[in-house]
Amino acid sequence: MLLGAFNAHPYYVRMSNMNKVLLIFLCISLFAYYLKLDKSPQLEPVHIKMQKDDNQNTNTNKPSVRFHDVAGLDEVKEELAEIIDFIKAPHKYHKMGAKIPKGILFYGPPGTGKTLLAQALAGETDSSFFPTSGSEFVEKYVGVGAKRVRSLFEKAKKGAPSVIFIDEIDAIGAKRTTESNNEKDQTLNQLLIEMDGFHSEQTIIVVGATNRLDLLDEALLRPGRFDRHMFIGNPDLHAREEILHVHTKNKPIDENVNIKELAKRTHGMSGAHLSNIANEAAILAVRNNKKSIGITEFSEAIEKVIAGLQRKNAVILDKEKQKVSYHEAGHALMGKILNTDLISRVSIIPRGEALGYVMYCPEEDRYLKTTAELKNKIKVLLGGRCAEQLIFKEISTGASDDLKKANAIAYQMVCDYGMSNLHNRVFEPSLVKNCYPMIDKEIENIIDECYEDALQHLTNNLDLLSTVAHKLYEKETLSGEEFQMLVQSNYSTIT
Ligand SMILES: Nc1ncnc2c1ncn2[C@@H]1O[C@H](COP(=O)(O)OP(=O)(O)OP(=O)(O)O)[C@@H](O)[C@H]1O
Ligand SMILES: [Zn+2]
Repeated sequence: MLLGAFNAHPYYVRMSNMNKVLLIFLCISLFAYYLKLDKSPQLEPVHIKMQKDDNQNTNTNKPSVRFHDVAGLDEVKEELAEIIDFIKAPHKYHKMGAKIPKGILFYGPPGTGKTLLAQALAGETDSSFFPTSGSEFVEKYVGVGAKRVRSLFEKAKKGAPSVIFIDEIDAIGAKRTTESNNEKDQTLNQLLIEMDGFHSEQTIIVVGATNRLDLLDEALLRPGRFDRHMFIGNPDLHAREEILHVHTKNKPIDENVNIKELAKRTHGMSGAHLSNIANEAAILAVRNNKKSIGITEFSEAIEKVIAGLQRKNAVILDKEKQKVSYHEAGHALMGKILNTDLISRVSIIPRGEALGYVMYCPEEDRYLKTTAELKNKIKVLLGGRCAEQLIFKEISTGASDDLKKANAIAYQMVCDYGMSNLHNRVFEPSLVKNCYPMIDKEIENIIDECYEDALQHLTNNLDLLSTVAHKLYEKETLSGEEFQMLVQSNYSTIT
């Protein structure tokens, strides 16, 4: 066409060959300049990367993993059952005008089965599974991450019903700061736009996973986005047994191998550690020219993992396990004796920084508390240390967080609520410094009084304390009901 135009115009006809060459060169340069404007050199890698991404995600799979492959985590599976029903029969909910949840957040320590659960969610609902990681979206070039998010959602819409899994979601969803990172902010914004954008008729569930829920931006956690949060913790004794069963199912195991015993010896380990132990033991059996995996191989594999954990200071020694059992039993029993909040779970499975925990049923909203109620709260908090002192005749660092909380309540009683011997006086922060010795004395009085009282209660119920602690040591987790039953059967002795 270009040549045709040349021939038709008399001016061009009269051009010398040299000029023609120059003109063609000029046209090529202009065309190249136009291309450069369209795609700035900075964005060139985007094109290449996106193509790579497209290829990566074309083999969208429908996982064969099912819930029975995920051992333990019964409460989480129960919660997910509702979501499964949403995905399988969305019309039922649409008819009622109910919206299908869009985002679920799994949080907890590494290797506890978050990815596996997301796969099982897709498997159970015959959904397409799009696994990705937050770090895959983090790029130097502005706009790249956002473009990838867009493309991911487009594919998920095409393959719906879909489960998108974003591991390490904190890599893009961490709290935004004043020193904003343009690329990260744009990526997060795009994710929020996509989540707000798809209708509930398009069944797409986005599952995010993180080890640190506290790092995430509030915007991500708002209703309609990642509004369902599920804690995926390390397995307790029973769950460890189940996980070991799952991972030894297809392996030839010696008859004398007792899985329950192995579960007892792997306190504090994650599902990933247990799967690793089963695999290591199998490899050792091959190396030892055995026909089946014996206790020697399992023991060696456990030692290996423990050695690794010891290096990271993450292994809990048996003596510590005993102490934590008494400590948590102390809290729980004080709660029961003083009839404070209802206990829903007592556990010696480490969670975050804590080596054990007592969980209470959600309190009803109450805005007024009496002096006695606040003191009871302090006594429950001090119950852990009291139990340690009573049984082991020494105290440990395990009560640090309890002490902080107990002191904070006592401080408020003195400075904010006028609940001390200083009567109805309150102390503004600016006054606290001047009156500190006086305030400190009052805090000391409250804490000492509560400590003595808690110690007395636990001394009076020493047998019950031991019963609860032993049960906790043995089972590692007691449900609220189990705890109540245990106390009930010894209730006549409670004082
Ligand atoms: N509850 C479980 N039941 C069976 N196997 C489990 C369980 N938890 C973990 N595993 C095993 O550990 C492996 C790693 O688990 P997974 O990748 O799901 O952990 P994760 O919580 O996603 O970890 P990370 O936070 O490090 O991404 C799984 O492939 C599985 O073999
Ligand atoms: Zn405690």
